[in-house]
Amino acid sequence: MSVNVENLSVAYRSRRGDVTAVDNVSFSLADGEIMGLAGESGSGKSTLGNALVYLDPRMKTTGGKVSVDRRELPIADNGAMRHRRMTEVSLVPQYAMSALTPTRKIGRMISDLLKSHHVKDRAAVMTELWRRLELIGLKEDVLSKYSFELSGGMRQRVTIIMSTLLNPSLLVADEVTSALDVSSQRAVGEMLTEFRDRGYIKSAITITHDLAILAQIADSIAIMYAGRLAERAPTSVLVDSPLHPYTQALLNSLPAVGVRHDQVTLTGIPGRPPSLVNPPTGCRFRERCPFAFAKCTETPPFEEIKPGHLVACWKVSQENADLAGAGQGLPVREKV
Ligand SMILES: Nc1ncnc2c1ncn2[C@@H]1O[C@H](COP(=O)(O)OP(=O)(O)OP(=O)(O)O)[C@@H](O)[C@H]1O
Repeated sequence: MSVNVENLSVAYRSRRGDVTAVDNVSFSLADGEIMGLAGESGSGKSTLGNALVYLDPRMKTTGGKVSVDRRELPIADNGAMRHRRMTEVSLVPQYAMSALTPTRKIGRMISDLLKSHHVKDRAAVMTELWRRLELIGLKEDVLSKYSFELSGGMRQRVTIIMSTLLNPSLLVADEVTSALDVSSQRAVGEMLTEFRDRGYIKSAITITHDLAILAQIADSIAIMYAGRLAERAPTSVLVDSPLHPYTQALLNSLPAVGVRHDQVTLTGIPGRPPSLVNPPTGCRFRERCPFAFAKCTETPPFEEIKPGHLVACWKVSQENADLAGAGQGLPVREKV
């Protein structure tokens, strides 16, 4: 197991009080696993991804622990985390490609990065860098260019190269395919799977709104809603047979490839997610859920319904228990 996140909660300090953007989230990633993290805007995806690598001063952890390769990460201690970034955990933040310093050449930025991480054998890392540039179809002369001289797709690939140069166990890639054209999106997606296959990264969390991209590159998908995980399953299971009413609604709101829309009507999700300052008790989707019933005023457990398929929904738990009682369905296993 390369990554284990246990009951993690993260809040922002705000004048209106703490905003708990990540609430008691648990999951693990196997070696070699790419997990997609999807959900509506404001559901806490970036906060969760950032918290695993870099907790900015507005954020604080209010519970839980994270370990990578069975070693606990001191995520609340930025000083201690400095030594773990790039080698154990690395982040390509949202808008990273637009944040590359415009007055420094790419090669210079990489050299500064290696210096700041006190890399001893810089020559070996540079040789590896050239190999990786070639692998993803970039020429070495990219190092003597400024970021504004590169296309969006090239810049994004450069940010991923930089973030993975010291072979982190976990890469968090936040919206790395947004704002790219379709062929650049494919190139970036393929780069992530190639880097995983070659062992440059052991596992990755890819944050995006784009479930179509995740269907191509992710081994599993987790759906986040109002700071909590609603569902997690292997990619094909989540896309073909989602169980949580929110995941079903999310998928129904997206166009499917090859479907004519005079045959199928896309449906939006009525209502809005709750405020995270004073969230309602119980299931946070209940106000918008067509299946909500009395039990939904209690918080549903995030439980494993089938192997590798976890759902936080009372209706699903109840149906599953009924099926198991009737000798049908799969046995419910221990929570992972
Ligand atoms: N600095 C902040 N202060 C207070 N609340 C914040 C701050 N930053 C984010 N939040 C709140 O935390 C919640 C989660 O935000 P986050 O950016 O993690 O969501 P997201 O799912 O990544 O959204 P998006 O897809 O739009 O990037 C939101 O409700 C947001 O309003």
